[in-house]
Amino acid sequence: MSTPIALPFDLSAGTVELTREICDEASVSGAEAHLVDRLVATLEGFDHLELIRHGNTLTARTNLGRAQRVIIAGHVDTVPINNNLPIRRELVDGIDHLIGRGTVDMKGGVAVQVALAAELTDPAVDITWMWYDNEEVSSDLNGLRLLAEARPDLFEGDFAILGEPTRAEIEGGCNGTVRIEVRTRGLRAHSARAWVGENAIHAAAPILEKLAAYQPAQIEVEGLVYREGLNAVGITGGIAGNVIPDECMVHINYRFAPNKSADEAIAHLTDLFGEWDITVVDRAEGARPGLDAPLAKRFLTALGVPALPKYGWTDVARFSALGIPAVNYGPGDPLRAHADDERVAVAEIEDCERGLRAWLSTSDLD
Ligand SMILES: N[C@@H](CCC[C@H](NC(=O)CCC(=O)O)C(=O)O)C(=O)O
Repeated sequence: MSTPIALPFDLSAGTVELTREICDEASVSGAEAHLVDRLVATLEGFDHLELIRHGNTLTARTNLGRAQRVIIAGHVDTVPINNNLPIRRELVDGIDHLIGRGTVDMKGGVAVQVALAAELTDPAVDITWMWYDNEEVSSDLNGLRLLAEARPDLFEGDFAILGEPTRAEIEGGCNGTVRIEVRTRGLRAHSARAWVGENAIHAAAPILEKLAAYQPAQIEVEGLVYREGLNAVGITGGIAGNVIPDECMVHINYRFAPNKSADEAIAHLTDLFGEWDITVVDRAEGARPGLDAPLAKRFLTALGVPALPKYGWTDVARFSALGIPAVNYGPGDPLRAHADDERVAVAEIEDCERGLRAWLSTSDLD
């Protein structure tokens, strides 16, 4: 089978149309290659950008010898499509929106970044733009993580901005995330003679009861209040319609505030579910807001927007761990991320484009 030709995106139609085009190029986690091919085709003619591709992660950087360097990053993958492509542009409650997969998380942010990467030939700081794959899945696949391991030199920077959805406000830090599988065991038997078996699915009832009764904490860290969450995100079990099941697995996701480490989060899960068999399947540290870092302060002041906590996990945590202060700033309401009707207000795309353009061009950064 021949590889489809990678056509460049049309930068002349403006960032809103660019968002639509990037969303319509489906790129569910693990299937981002063609979109990244198209990003390369879009930006390869721009002499002010050095392009470096590592797998399906693309870096485009200026090398102008500026005193400071800002890293601006966004992931290009989405959660699975559910009859929500192609994108529609419609008024919702009288407000102009793009509706469909990726509009919020986070191709609106990527479109703003790609448009500005092409446009800003003479920014006040050097800029390293990064677009990466596999953010929505297990952290060992995360493209930014793989790039940081292979090319740590590309992560030299004084400040980082992640284009994750924030309604064009700023969200500081992020909650951490741990996923565990909790297993109950039983004994297989014929379901007509259940009394000689042990039903592992019934044995999972106390796990579900604990989850349903759990009261997640709200924890203040450096002035921002992070809401935690503990939820079943999957359950499996069952052999056949006439067999008592001997195993049931409840897949649990714990979102924990950035005052704790992933080890402390796992210890909390062990306190709750330690009587069963637990396997940790994914872990990612959170990040404290760090909004008192000099460039973070200047960014907040320049934009004049509120600072809120980020409840999802984002790669600000990776930048923070590398000692680079980082914030989330992008179009789209995070409450709509991953929803089937995810939708971004066109005005938020335009606000982020204006906000970033102005800040990256300001003499305040010289
Ligand atoms: N390895 C993690 C990756 C999950 C990343 C994902 N991030 C977002 O949805 C950010 C959007 C937002 O909250 O603004 C997440 O938090 O699920 C994992 O698999 O859990």
